[in-house]
Amino acid sequence: MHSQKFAQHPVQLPEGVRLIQNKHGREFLQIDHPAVSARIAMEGAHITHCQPAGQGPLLWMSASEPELPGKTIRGGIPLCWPWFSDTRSGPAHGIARISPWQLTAVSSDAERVSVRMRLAHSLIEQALPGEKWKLDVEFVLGSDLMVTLITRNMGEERQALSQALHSYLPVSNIDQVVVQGLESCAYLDQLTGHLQIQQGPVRFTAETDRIYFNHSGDVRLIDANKQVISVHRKGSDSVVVWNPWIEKSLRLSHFASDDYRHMLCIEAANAGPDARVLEPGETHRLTTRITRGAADSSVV
Ligand SMILES: O=P(O)(O)OC[C@H]1O[C@@H](O)[C@H](O)[C@@H](O)[C@@H]1O
Repeated sequence: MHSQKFAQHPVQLPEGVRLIQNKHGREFLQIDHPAVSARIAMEGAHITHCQPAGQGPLLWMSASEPELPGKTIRGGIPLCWPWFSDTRSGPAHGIARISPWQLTAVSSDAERVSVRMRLAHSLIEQALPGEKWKLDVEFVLGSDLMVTLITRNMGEERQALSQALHSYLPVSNIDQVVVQGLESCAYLDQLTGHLQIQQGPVRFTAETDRIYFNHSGDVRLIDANKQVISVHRKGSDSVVVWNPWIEKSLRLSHFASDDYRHMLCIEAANAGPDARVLEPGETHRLTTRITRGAADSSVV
């Protein structure tokens, strides 16, 4: 990878932050700050790596990161917008993750780096004729990771919005993972289409694809290595929990046959019954904050 000037991102970059390009021309914002190292792909405003100083990585990333521009990235946090999954015709999970974004501001202090990016409204209108949106994303990276997707309805009609911050979290072994915080919560099982109620903590023994709804509390992933990753959300009354398990893994791009063992998606969302309708002029902010800590030994 090498640094270079990028005319389309006319922002001042603080020390420790640089734009780089791989040999195929794919652009990334590379952050090497005393508090955190991270990388964000300009296509998709897709964070692929975030490791606070002295901690393990907060995100899982496929070892076979696609090098060519235009290929979706498996891992990190794909931005699903303005629809989740295949709830509208067009690309799965919407247009944001496959569109080129612009940097609009980057700043840092001793403890964190903040990055703001925008998806140009002309690109949105071209992809979604008749729709008028303003879309920004903000990353705050330090001892934890906070991502906020900010959507404004710029049109004169109400516009439907469903979305997710599709966070791939690393786990040492999916067989031994426990997810807490969703006990007694209702969910839509996307594999069967049925509504269910969560009994106890979530454990994984098969493909899992669920939208938990009417829920805004924290969700805790407790790993067998006694590490905890917590997902805190704002502007989100639904959370997607996804692991493709064995058979579906074989059909996924950039996913090795045993990768399902080492990742779990816990996604701050506005999906399923939590899909929104934005009034003209209304702004909606969807936030996830991902933190890492040690488990109290009684919970593992
Ligand atoms: O392979 P993609 O398009 O990145 O999607 C991965 C998964 O994303 C999850 O959020 C969905 O709930 C799953 O249904 C989907 O399979």
